[in-house]
Amino acid sequence: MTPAARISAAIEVIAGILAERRPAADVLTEWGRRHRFAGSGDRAALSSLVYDTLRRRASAGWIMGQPAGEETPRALVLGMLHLARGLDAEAIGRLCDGSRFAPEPLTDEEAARLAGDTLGEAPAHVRGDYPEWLDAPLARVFGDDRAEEGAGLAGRAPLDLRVNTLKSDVGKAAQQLAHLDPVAGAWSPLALRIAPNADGKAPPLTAEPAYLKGSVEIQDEGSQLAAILAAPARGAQVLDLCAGGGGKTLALAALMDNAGQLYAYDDDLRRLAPIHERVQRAGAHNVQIRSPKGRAGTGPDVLADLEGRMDLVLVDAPCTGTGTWRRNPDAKWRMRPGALAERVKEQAEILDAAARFVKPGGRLAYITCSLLDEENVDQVRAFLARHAGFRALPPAEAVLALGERGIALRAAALERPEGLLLTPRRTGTDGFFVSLMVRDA
Ligand SMILES: C[S@@+](CC[C@H](N)C(=O)[O-])C[C@H]1O[C@@H](n2cnc3c(N)ncnc32)[C@H](O)[C@@H]1O
Repeated sequence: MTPAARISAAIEVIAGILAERRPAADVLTEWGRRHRFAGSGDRAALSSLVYDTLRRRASAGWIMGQPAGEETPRALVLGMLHLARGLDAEAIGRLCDGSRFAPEPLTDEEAARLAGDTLGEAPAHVRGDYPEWLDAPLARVFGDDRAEEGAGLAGRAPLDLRVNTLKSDVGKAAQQLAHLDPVAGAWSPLALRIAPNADGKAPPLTAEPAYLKGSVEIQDEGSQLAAILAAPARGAQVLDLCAGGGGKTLALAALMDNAGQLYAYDDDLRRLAPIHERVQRAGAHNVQIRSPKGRAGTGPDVLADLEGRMDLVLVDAPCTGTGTWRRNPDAKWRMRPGALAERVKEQAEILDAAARFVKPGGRLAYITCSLLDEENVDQVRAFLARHAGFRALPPAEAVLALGERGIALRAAALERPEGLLLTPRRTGTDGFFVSLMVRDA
């Protein structure tokens, strides 16, 4: 396919996403099925055009003079080519020449809009490329910086790896993956970072021998930091209450050096399923998987014997995922206020359920990949008000788990008395909130 034909295809796919409100990945897969002639290079270039357009939806629509919510797919793609790819009106005009498979030529108005530089006057939610209804919640957290924080979330994400110290070390893993040019992470001593290629695609890491042998896992550096700050001691009794596919579980097992006992639970059996194979591959021998039995809330309590016994309970809570918008740019436009209210309710219930497992002197680590106070500091404050025996560990103490890097991390992150907030703009990671609470009594 020519570059111009790829742009036409991107306009068609964006139209499908907007019209049917379907996830971008599904619409792209369907496009691939209907266009079997397209090679892997074409598909990669197309998905990159589509995801970049979704990342910049509000700002691309704005510079093209489109009313919010009624943007045409063509305007969004043209606006993105200007804003995200740095193409000027002339270069875009050369691509849109109306020839076979190419988009129609630019109208005078489109050419004029692409020649202007009009984002300066735009409101924060447009400059930050997030839904307007989230402006007030984000202003609560970031104040006047919210547009810049949003712009950080509208960028592309790198591929982060966590070196599994149960099987390898950072030097060896970096050598095995030298052909991918990994660089050391800025904060996590276990992180290797691989930059995306020009199309924003990561290399097929899951086919690499280092991955197949369990020497490295794919895990955002922010997620690695959350596990490190939770600071599971070697030999401790730890419960990962929302273990999902086991990303944090595996990081905790390695930090514990396979000593002590790590219980992994999730109330969704299907989400927990991949953990079995991952634990094997990682050589994590101290993990005991506790699968829910029966329908949620009706089966036997498979965690009853852990009550009051845990040194650390990790709650990696279900959340709106606002911190991961770099990786899921279409999710930000599909998010609705009702979903936020639902997550907030679930989080409070899970925190209450988690408290009963923490032994006196033990800790509760609360983690979300959200940026919103409603899911983060508000949730911690409300929990502490309900549970008098718990107190928040000051972030200055929590970062000691990272050694010297902890001081710099604290300075870079957004610090609140209840915890630390990491963001793409501040720490170059996905957005993560980490709060540690200690049970005194
Ligand atoms: C953010 S995800 C966990 C990700 C995982 N810890 C990781 O690092 O890969 C949140 C998980 O919480 C689970 N969850 C939701 N409600 C729960 C509950 N009441 N008890 C336990 N797990 C729950 C969801 O099924 C989901 O897998």
